[in-house]
Amino acid sequence: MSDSPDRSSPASLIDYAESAIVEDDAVLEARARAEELGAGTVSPAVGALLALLARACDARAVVEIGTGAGVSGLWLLNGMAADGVLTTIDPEPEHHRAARASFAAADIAAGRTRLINGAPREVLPRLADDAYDIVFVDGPVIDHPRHVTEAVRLLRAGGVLIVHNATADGAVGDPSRTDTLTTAAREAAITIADDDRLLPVVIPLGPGVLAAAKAR
Ligand SMILES: C[S@@+](CC[C@H](N)C(=O)[O-])C[C@H]1O[C@@H](n2cnc3c(N)ncnc32)[C@H](O)[C@@H]1O
Repeated sequence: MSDSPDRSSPASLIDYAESAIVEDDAVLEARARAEELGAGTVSPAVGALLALLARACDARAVVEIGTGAGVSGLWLLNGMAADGVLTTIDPEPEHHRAARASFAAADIAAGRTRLINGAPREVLPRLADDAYDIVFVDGPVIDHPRHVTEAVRLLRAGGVLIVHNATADGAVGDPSRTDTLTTAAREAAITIADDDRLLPVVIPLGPGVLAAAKAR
């Protein structure tokens, strides 16, 4: 038997995918702010995926649910068109203060970010239908079903829905798991799978990402 590590194992591939991403100083500083606040963040590879999808869509209008300290926002802005605007929603004023500092430290022009402080269940219904290139869902998993339904409404034809923390660590596919969070993650996944306009894929990065493109 060989002593060499199995480089084709899923864990090795994911470790490699994460370690292959080099984050700039502004993102690293935003991570430090998030840690200080105890706010979650996307992993480096999930951040790079956000930037890639934003660039592929030439995204000009993006909605983010769950700003945190701005780590995912910086990655999204990095991939968006130079005049693109990120609308990002969070109920915690302290998180928005940190995100504002993160965006300023990265020299993001003030007009490129719209931070809306409030509960997404109150803010999302005020946003326009069919108007956004990307909606990134990164609030509490328990709210994923409601946020996914709103996100599909907000997306333009050809737009992309991205749900972070979408698999309850893989438990969504295990019918014996019926705890509240797994059930919420499953309900969101079923809403996406049952919508004929959506073309979904699960991407095993970070805690599991579910992305879906809306039909043109
Ligand atoms: C995982 S963090 C977001 C991390 C951020 N997207 C990033 O990668 O930098 C989740 C955020 O959701 C916010 N939040 C809390 N309750 C919420 C709710 N009911 N709906 C949406 N967001 C909520 C938290 O304040 C927190 O900032």
